[in-house]
Amino acid sequence: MEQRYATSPEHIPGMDTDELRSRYLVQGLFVRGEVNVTYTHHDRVVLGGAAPGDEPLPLPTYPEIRSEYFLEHREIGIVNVGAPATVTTDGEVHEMPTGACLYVGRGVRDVVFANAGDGQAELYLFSAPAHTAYPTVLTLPGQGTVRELGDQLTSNRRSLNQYIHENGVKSCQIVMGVTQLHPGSMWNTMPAHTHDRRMEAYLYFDVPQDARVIHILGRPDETRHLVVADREAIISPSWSVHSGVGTAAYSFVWAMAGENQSFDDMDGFPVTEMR
Ligand SMILES: O=C(O)C(=O)C[C@H](O)C(=O)CO
Ligand SMILES: [Zn+2]
Repeated sequence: MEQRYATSPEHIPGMDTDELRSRYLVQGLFVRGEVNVTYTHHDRVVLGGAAPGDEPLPLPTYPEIRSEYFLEHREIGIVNVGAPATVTTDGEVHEMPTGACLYVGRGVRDVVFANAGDGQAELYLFSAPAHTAYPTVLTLPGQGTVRELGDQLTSNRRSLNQYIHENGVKSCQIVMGVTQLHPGSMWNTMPAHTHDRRMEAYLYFDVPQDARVIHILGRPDETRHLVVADREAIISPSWSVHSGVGTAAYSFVWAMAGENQSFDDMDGFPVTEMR
């Protein structure tokens, strides 16, 4: 498990491209036959990917979390961005087509990932500390709460699907969903915002191989950018904006944890005030 310690806005002006990438960009999540996770000390979130091979792939525990099994003190949200999968939780099999989201609560001992067919499943993982156990719930693509956002005229028309949230699947901390850009729209989360009460992570996917997303981070008046490829994730501290523009349409899994689960608790910034 890779450890990434927390940073503050004062660190941003002194960072060059390599340091920005090493602190906020997470690459190589999906390696066949492996679970790869990163521990960010921003709200103690663990994020990563599981890409089962020919054999079922268990979610291991790690010395860094001092737990007998991964979910002893944690909860996890899982979104399948690859081919159909199964996720088995304490012997119960959940069929996960592409785009499905599974919430697994604290206290589940065994989580096992497998391919459901010939294709390569790619399960994005986002885990936070949990104080109690909520039931494991599968949400199929299209079954979440959908919000239509933006406008084709400003190149930011997108469908935001809320899966784990205060009016949907219950969790201790995690708020999670998927946003899909409509064809011809390139901008996500514009106008941009921060939420000092929660960190957030994005996993960009369905980014064409010859395209990139220019992801904007930092305080709104002192921004920097990361050039992000398909199936790469970004860590957005609570004080940072998180917005991006693609060179083609794309989708992303967003997930948050922290002080509250109120999706609309955001501090928006007009683009005219950003620097
Ligand atoms: O398209 C969007 O806008 C988003 O998906 C925004 C994220 O969900 C977010 O930043 C929530 O705080
Ligand atoms: Zn946000």
